[in-house]
Amino acid sequence: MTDVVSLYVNDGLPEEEIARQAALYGPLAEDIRALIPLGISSRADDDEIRRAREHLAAATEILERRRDSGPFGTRFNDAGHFRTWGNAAAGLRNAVAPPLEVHTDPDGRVWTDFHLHIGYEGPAGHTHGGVSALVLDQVLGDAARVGGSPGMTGTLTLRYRKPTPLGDLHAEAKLDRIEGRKAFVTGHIAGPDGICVEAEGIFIAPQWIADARAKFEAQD
Ligand SMILES: CCCCCCCC(=O)SCCNC(=O)CCNC(=O)[C@H](O)C(C)(C)COP(=O)(O)OP(=O)(O)OC[C@H]1O[C@@H](n2cnc3c(N)ncnc32)[C@H](O)[C@@H]1OP(=O)(O)O
Repeated sequence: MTDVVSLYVNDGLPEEEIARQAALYGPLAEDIRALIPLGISSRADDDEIRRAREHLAAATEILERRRDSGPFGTRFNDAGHFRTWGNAAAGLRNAVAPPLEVHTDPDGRVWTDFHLHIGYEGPAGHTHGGVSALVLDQVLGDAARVGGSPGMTGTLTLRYRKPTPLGDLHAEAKLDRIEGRKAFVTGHIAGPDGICVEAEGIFIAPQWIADARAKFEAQD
């Protein structure tokens, strides 16, 4: 089993270097993301597809030359700037992520306006139910963290009230209460015609989070 704690790494990067890497690798992820809908919708002919694949193979060859092994994990610096750039929902370097940019209001509500392209399709023309779960898992988890009780998803309960369109969507969540190591959070996804999916989540802080926190605070 992957050692979760070992994937929390203080790599000590200065803020300028983090900004440089974000400006370098973020646009790469955007380019790769833009290819996904094209893989579904392009009507290029045989020769064009062959040429496009040659270019993609050349890019792959360049990108493979120097690479990290394994997942990105959670990296941070002495200033407490955390990066989860491989995250499937919000990772700056992850082309699979929509990506979600999650904001926090002073009252603890977290929200994101995001866009799902045609690569997130489930029922014809609509969002895949698992993708809605991905989005809500992230947003509810962020609400638990912002509320002071970060944790792993223990239970995520969804009610799909009506089909979720693709395109521009909104999600939000708020911490309801904390009971011991458990944070209870509610939220939803809304489209142009209102709420499509409602969610309730229980996020549980495992012992390794408490240990990692103590280790991080001891480094201050
Ligand atoms: C740090 C931020 C990470 C961000 C992640 C983003 C969101 C994610 O995608 S997380 C990935 C999906 N989730 C997972 O993989 C979690 C897998 N499960 C686990 O790791 C563990 O079962 C975990 C951490 C949830 C609970 O384990 P553990 O701490 O040993 O729980 P345990 O001591 O048995 O129980 C603690 C309390 O939680 C309750 N509980 C345990 N499991 C669950 C559950 N699945 N649902 C609801 N309640 C639960 C128990 O009843 C107990 O309650 P009480 O204190 O009232 O008696």
